[in-house]
Amino acid sequence: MAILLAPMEGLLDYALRDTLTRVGGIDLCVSEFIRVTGTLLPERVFYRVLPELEQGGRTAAGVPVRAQLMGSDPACLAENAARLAGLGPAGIDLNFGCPAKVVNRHGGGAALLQDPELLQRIVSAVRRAVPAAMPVSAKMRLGFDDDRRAEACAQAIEAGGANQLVVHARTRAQGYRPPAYWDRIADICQAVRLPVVANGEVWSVADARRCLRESGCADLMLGRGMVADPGLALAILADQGRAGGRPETGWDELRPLLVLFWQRVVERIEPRARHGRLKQWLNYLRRRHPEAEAAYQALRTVNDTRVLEAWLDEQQSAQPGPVLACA
Ligand SMILES: Cc1cc2nc3c(=O)[nH]c(=O)nc-3n(C[C@H](O)[C@H](O)[C@H](O)COP(=O)(O)O)c2cc1C
Repeated sequence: MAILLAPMEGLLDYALRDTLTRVGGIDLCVSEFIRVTGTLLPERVFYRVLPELEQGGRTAAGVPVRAQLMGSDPACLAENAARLAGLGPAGIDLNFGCPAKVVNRHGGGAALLQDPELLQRIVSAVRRAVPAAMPVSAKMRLGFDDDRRAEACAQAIEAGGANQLVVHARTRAQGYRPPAYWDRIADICQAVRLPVVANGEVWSVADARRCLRESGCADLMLGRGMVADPGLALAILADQGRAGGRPETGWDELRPLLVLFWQRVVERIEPRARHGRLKQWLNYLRRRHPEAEAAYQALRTVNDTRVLEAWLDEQQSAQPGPVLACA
């Protein structure tokens, strides 16, 4: 069984990939999308989204990172994929699922699911543009307004020569509203031969069990569930008999992770955006950890880096005590 870490633009960036992959259980990451709109992007854009390109296309923990491109023009995507491939990512992934209106209006992301023929042309152009040994994968939703073309889209992606397909088990119209329709992934698996990875709404070991059973997939991609509980991948592997047992990640384990995350943020992210990055992660952690809830509320009201740093110092010294006492 393989577990992939989902691409999450504006949330699961270099800093969080570095942090979460150190915990373990993740086999492969996919980067945030890189938008391709009619120009050949300079290399610095690729390095900005994937600083891992400077370290052999892997996170510090050694987990490979695939680069995701999003666009709708086959020739332009192919040209960018060729340049990107030269920098050594662990493959090229194509985004066929973004629900953002501005992206869809320009024919990108999930809008492409209305045109399986174009999907095939995109995958095939990108496949031809990158070395044969480099995997080309795709990530799709079940459809745009409805899921009637889900199988046709998957077949088009396969015909284009993709090596792997991740399916987020909802249409664009269904947004992020639960449930996810894992049984529709099983239908897709029946229609294609390429490896299919199930994605969507896996927050716990019990969800993972059901998702694997209903989708019939061997592999999972985890997004928000892993951000909310960095130990989730290891817990799923343990439940599937692939690793030793493991309780849910406790706050004591999260403290050093938060400190490490902040170090990565400071290294890579401009000062005015740093505060927001930590707040976003805490927004997911607070679902399970009252300590994160207290910190999140304090950071929401006090937009002051000194407060943030004092809180992180407190976490680093790991003395049990009031969270954000200085706020
Ligand atoms: C904030 C956010 C950003 C996302 N950015 C991307 C992206 O850049 N590329 C992509 O293919 N999917 C993106 N997604 C979709 C996720 O990769 C994933 O398919 C979705 O969250 C469902 O999985 P989950 O329930 O495990 O989170 C994003 C989702 C969220 C919530």
